[in-house]
Amino acid sequence: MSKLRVAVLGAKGRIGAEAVRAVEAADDMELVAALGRGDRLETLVDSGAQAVVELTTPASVMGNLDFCVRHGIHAVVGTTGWTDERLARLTAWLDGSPETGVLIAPNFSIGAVLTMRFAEQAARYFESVEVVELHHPGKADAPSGTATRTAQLIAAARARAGTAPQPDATVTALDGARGADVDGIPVHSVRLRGLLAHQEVLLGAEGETLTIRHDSLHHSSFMPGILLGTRRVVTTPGLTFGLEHFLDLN
Ligand SMILES: NC(=O)c1ccc[n+]([C@@H]2O[C@H](COP(=O)([O-])OP(=O)(O)OC[C@H]3O[C@@H](n4cnc5c(N)ncnc54)[C@H](O)[C@@H]3O)[C@@H](O)[C@H]2O)c1
Ligand SMILES: O=C(O)C1=N[C@H](C(=O)O)CCC1
Repeated sequence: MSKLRVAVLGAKGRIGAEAVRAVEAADDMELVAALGRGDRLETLVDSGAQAVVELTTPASVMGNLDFCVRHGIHAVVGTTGWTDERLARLTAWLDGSPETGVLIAPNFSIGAVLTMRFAEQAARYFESVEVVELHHPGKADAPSGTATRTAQLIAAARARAGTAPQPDATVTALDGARGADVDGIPVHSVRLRGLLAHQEVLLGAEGETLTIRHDSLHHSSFMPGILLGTRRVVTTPGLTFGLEHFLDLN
């Protein structure tokens, strides 16, 4: 059986370097390119890459995906910074290349995907819900892509269930004291030396609270999801948002 020809973009970064090792170690994959900032994207074509693992920066990801989709190279994307406008642009590019697949995964770790799912399930049963994400101080952005997605899923679940707005009588004396507002869900971002990637979803009702916490302790936690996404994206044309679509979760 021929091996899947895979390239990594952002290969010298924190997660990219780990992804290079994971692809090299996968029996069914061949690492054909490992590109960093300033390297020529044409190398992807020259090396015959079938799929790219995109782990760069919010400033670089759109240019990289434009190139990949135009050349019919499938992509698995962990890079953050996704807005409705960016997703619409990517969808339009994919419409022009209907056999190409792109997976965007706000988080590749199974525990984080399950955190999102559990939070979505619990959201309608509790009056209050807030998200706290905690990351290493080198992280590019806030709130994290995972926290943004978690809050969006919670808000959508509450809207579907007709849940009342959260109780909150607080008058803030300082901007930001109550976190960022993502679709009505407060999201708080901590940046702390020693951490990697962590999230708590705090839910509260009369007389009880529920805390759903996930900790990524090493970048290896993201690798099974990256490899699964890479295997699946090559046979899944169009845009897939969230690794849960490639997991048998129900
Ligand atoms: N989805 C997930 O599970 C997951 C997990 C970890 C990190 N991330 C995200 O991945 C991204 C990278 O995170 P990181 O901690 O590795 O950051 P990092 O800064 O350590 O690495 C990014 C790398 O990309 C390189 N780069 C920038 N522009 C490039 C380009 N045009 N072509 C090739 N390389 C380019 C940089 O030089 C750097 O080496 C962030 O958006 C982060 O939030 C996602
Ligand atoms: O370390 C990072 O940066 C991470 N980014 C993703 C996010 O923003 O949610 C996933 C977790 C790690």
